[in-house]
Parts: sequence; structure tokens; C-alpha cells
Amino acid sequence: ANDELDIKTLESGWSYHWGDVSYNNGWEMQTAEWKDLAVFDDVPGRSNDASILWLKLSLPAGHWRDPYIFVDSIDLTVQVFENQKMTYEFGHISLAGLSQFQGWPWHLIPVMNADKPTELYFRIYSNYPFIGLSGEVVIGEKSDLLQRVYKRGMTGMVFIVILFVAGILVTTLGIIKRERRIALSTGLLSFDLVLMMFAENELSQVILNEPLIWRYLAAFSYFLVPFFLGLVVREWFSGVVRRIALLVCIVTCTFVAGVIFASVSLDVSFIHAYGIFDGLFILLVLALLIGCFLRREPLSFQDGLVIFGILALFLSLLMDMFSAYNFLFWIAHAGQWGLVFFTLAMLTVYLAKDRDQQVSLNLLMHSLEKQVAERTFELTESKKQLEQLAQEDFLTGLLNRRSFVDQGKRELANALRHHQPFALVLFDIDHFKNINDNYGHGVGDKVLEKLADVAKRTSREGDLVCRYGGEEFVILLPQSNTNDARSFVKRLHEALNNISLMVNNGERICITASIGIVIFEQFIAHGEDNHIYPEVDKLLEFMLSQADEAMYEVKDSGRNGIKERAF
Ligand SMILES: Nc1nc2c(ncn2[C@@H]2O[C@H](COP(=O)(O)OP(=O)(O)OP(=O)(O)O)[C@@H](O)[C@H]2O)c(=O)[nH]1
Repeated sequence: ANDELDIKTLESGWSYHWGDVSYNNGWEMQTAEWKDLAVFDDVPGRSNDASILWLKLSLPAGHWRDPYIFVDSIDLTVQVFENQKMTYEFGHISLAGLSQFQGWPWHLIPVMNADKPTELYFRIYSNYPFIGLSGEVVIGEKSDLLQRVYKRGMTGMVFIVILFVAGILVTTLGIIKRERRIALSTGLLSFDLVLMMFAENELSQVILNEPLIWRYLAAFSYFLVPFFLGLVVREWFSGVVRRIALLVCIVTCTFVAGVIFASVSLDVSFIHAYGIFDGLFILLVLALLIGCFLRREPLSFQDGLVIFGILALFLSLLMDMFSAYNFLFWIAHAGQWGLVFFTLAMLTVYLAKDRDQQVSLNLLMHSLEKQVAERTFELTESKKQLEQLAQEDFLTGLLNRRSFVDQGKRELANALRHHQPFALVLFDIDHFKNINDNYGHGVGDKVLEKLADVAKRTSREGDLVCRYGGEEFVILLPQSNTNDARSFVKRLHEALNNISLMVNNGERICITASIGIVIFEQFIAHGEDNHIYPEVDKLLEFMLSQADEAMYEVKDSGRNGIKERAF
């Protein structure tokens, strides 16, 4: 890029002089003792009290139209002289050689007479451990240099935008998903990093030429990184690391409060805090990382991603730090990659967490639905059972009296509507009392069960078989004419007579029954205006009483027989 744009790195032609040299009352540069400087950003032989360094740059003649020298950064303030005139000043260095920190912007220093060999003198002030020029020092056309610095700034802006968008995404998603604390802590950290990166970006200086303000913003957002990182870790992890994270937050806040107090009350510039903070930063983030690994539970994929993010952030800031201390060569945007990795890792974790929640929510819904379906099925079943129990006679399982009356009335109404004949059979076991008395109630029950079984099997599907009283049974036969009813009652009589039950002593019990039958065929044939019983509601009652009477006639005439009444 340097070749394309005709930009040259200024590697040679430098010499230095520690301490001030008179330039105001007589130009003493020629008499001052200059030593050759191989690398301009690491000037040897500084004594403890030296806060002024002079640098001399011998420039050969060049063919420039509008030549400028670009310097990445200067510690801390500078005056530049050419032809015994000050041509550039950043900050103000007094005659007595005192100055104040003004921020760390990049510099474009004009070169007035570049068409012939010229000498440039840099009067640099610093009460900071570092003094001199740092980063890149190049010469070129002003427009080329600006183009380069803007390009670099724009690259940085891409990282900033990614970080900003990721921050907004995480925060919004978190708020929607009601995970405010994780969302806010991650969002705050992202926005803190955005502020730090923007304040340090080349373009911030173009937007507002106030390097000191940008430095304040950059410094305090940097100092607060462990605090927000601590918040994220606290929200994300459980166990001992939460306590470590709390400690990290407290230490960071105390540090920031101390820096503010020192710069306001003790008039100590906050840039001195950088050196202390860099060490503290390493300790705090290491503590957080170790804390993350101290957990008893195994690390999940998401935990791993969070740790990876913190590690990337840590390494990138470490690289930035090292390059600032000249341990590493100047790496532009080294740190920014780490920040982007961190935010993207957090975003991925967040989305993964969101997906997991969705999946477990679906699973939960599924199992809930299943449980509800099972319970509903059980309830319906028990309801059915209860309904059946309410209709059944508990001993024989036949219809009980109440449900027989209900269903019987419905059947009769149907029969009348469709003009179909029907019959009703009522029977009673003869001398049942004797069975109870002779063999016990249990045997009596067995006889009743057996009898119910026989009655059920003898009748048809649609017949209503009911245990009407103790040993009294009723069967309603819908759609049965006289013939059907007679043949049924005959079959029933035989079946009942055939019942035999073996008791314990080997004796056989046989039973007989007295049966009354009422047949309604003529009534139906003559229509509902029949004078005998027009009221449908009372029809069943009437049939029952008629059957009862018929049955008692059998009893009176010696039992074990059938009596019929027809209407
Ligand atoms: N084992 C048993 N006995 C019952 C049940 N319900 C009623 N009984 C008995 O049935 C008998 C009915 O007796 P009765 O009304 O005198 O009539 P019976 O002995 O059958 O004589 P007749 O009907 O005149 O032939 C009584 O002894 C009742 O205790 C029951 O659920 N189980």
C-alpha cells in the first residue's frame, strides 16, 4: 500500500537528545549533543527526572507536493520545529518544559520545505513511563495519508457495527424472552466495548477533534470491562465463580472510583492508571476464567462458548496491551477481533440457549398434553364406570329398578310411536327364603347371580333385564308379538327350571319360578285412542302391576308356572 500511495516509513535519519535544548533565546540545536537513534520509539538513557526529549529527523530532499508526517501516537505532547519555526503543536509545552496530557490522537505533521534536505525537531514531553513516538511513523502526501487513516478507521467501524448490532440483538432478545439480567449484562458489556472501540477509532478524532474527551471515554470504558464481564459471568454461571465475579465487580468499581478521586482531588492524571489497570485486568480476568473452570458440574457446550468468548476477549486485550508496551509490534485492530469473537460467542450462546428453551418448552408442552389426554381418558373411563354402576344392580350386574324404569319408559314410547308390540315378563323364585335359610345367604346370592346369568343369556340383545326386587326379576321385550313373547317365556321357564347349583356338601339346589307375562299387541293394533290406557307415562306401571298380579296368580295356584295377560 505504501508503494501505491508513495508513502515511506521513516526508519532512518533520527537522533535524540534527553532534556530541553534552547530554541527560543538562541537556536542551540547545532551545538546540542545528538545521539543516533536506531528505533525512535525506544529511546535509551532516560534519567528519572527527564520529561523532555528532543528528536531530530534529517529528511533527504523529496518530490512532494503536500508532504506530511503521519504518527500513530505520541507520548504525550509535542512541538515540531522546522527552520527554527514551530510548525506543529499538540498540547502545550511551556518554556519551562511543562505540559499536560491531552489524549492520544494520531498526528499529521506538515513538512514545509521537502524539496531540499531539511531537519525536523520534535520537542516531546511526557511524565509517563513512555516518552516518544509510537506505532507507525511515515511520510507521504497529505491526501494519501488521510485516505489510509480513513480506510483503517472504516475497518474498525465494521467491527464496531458488528458489536453494536450483536449487543442490540442480545439485549432485545433477552428482554423479549424475559431474561432481563443476562440480556442486560451482555448488552452492557457489548455497548461498553463499542464505546471503547469507537473512542479509540481513528475516525472519532475526525468526528470530534477532542482527543482528551475521547481518551476519557476510552479509558473509563476500558477500566469498566472487568465489571461488565463480572456481571455476565455472575448471571451466566452458578457456584463459586459467582462470588469471584462479584469480587471482580467490586474491585473494578473501587479502582474506577479511586482513579476519579485521584484525578479530581489529587490532580493525578488518569493516564497513570493505565499501567496499574493493565496488571489488574490480567489478574481479574484470569480469576474469572479460573472460576469458570472450578465448577463442579460438567461444562456444557454453551458454557464452553462463554469461556471461549472471555478467553478471546482476554487475549485480544492482552495483545493490545503488549503492543502498547512495545512487547509486540504494533498490531492494528488486534484487540478488536477478540471483542468481536466475544460478542459473537455470546450471541451464539444466547441463540443456542433460546433454541434449547424452545425445545424443552415444546417437550414440556408435549408431555403436558399427553398427561392431560391420559387424565381425560381416565376420567371419561371412570365416569363411564360410575354411570354403569349407577345403572347396575351390584350383585347381578343387571339393570337396577331405577334405570329399568327410565329405559323402559323410553322403549315403550318408541314402541307406541312405531306401533310395535311388546311384552313384559315378571318372575319370582319360589321359596327362595328356604334356600337362604337352609344354605345361607351366600348360597342365596350365588343362586341369584346364576339366575341373572340365565335370564340374560335367554333374552335378546335389546331386551331390558332387571332385578326388580330381592328375588324378583323383570324383563321388557320390545318388538315382541304374542308368539315371540310366549316362546320366550317358555324358554325362560325351562332355563330357570334347569338351573342347578352344587353346594359344599355335594347337594344340588334346583329352583322353580312363578312367571307373570303381559303382552301388548291388540292395544297397539287398535291405536293410541284405545280406552284402556292412553297415558304412556303410566303404561309401564300398569304393565308391572298386571304382571305382578299374573305372577301372584301362579303363586296362588301352586307356583312354578306361567300366567299371561294380553291387551
Ligand atoms: N341371598 C339373598 N337373599 C335375598 C336377597 N334379597 C332378598 N332375599 C331374600 O329373598 C327372600 C324372599 O322371601 P319371600 O318374599 O318370603 O318369598 P319366597 O321365600 O321366595 O317365597 P315365595 O316368593 O312365596 O315363593 C327373603 O328371605 C329375602 O331375605 C339377596 O340379595 N340375597
